[in-house]
Amino acid sequence: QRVQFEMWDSDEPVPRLELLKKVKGCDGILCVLTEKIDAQLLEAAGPNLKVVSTMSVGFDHLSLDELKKRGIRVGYTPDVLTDCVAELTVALLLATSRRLIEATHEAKTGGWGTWRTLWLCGHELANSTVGILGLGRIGVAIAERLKPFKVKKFIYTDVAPRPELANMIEAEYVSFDELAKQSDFLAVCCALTQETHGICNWNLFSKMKKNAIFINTSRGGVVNQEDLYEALSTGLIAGAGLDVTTPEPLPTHHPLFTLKNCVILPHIASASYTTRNAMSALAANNLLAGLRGEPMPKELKL
Ligand SMILES: O=C(O)[C@H](O)CO
Repeated sequence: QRVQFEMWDSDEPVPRLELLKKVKGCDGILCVLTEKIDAQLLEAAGPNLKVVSTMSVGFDHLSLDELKKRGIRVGYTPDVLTDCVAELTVALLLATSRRLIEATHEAKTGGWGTWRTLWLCGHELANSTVGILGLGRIGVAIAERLKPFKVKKFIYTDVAPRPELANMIEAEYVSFDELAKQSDFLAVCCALTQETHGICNWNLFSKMKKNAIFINTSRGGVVNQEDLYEALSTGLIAGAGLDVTTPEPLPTHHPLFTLKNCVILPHIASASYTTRNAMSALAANNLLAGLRGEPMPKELKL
């Protein structure tokens, strides 16, 4: 069975109005996370639409209720990006805790004087407690990579204990408050949902240690950025590394960019050639299987 397709051949997102026109009558849509797949778009596509395949593990850009209501199947790309995202999370964590961006800046711009005892000191992983907010495949992969740095203890919280995953990394289930209180490093790995929206706010930051490093490679929406700014600029916590923000791109005049103790990356956690190739192949295969009415390699159960 042949499939006719039209491709948006640009790195820029499809302008919304153009997308709304182009989806009319389509049987399937392959999208990335910049496309909002909501009621308006589904209406514009019309009744032929059977499958939406997103080239991402996150699915907060999809209105799942609307898709379910219309019986539209959804494909996504978990697993193939886990190693890549975990690797970047570790890189971001170390860049933040060991102040690498500040350090290269100082070296390049004349701030490098004589060797000084406390200059550019950071916080080390050895003997630390690492907390994971939302334990899934990616959280486990991060912990596996951090373990050789001699982390003392892994703790996590989630809506309920996840013993199978937790056992893989000997992580202890704790309450949200305990996660805040005990973590020297806190990695956010949860999906963005109604429940997790803004969950990293003053309530969390005010309970964290002064030496704590906060890392987010999930979605910007889980963080209240005003509260994070306050926490970072008043020394309530030591630093933050963010691969995701609200909005994206984060405007260059955003206050978070003024902080030395905040490292901001432009949503690149899955950006390796190998992983992006694997994600696109999986997204294409999900789409084709969905169109043929066959089981998808990775289908999101609605
Ligand atoms: O959801 C995802 O897949 C990431 O944010 C981009 O790879």
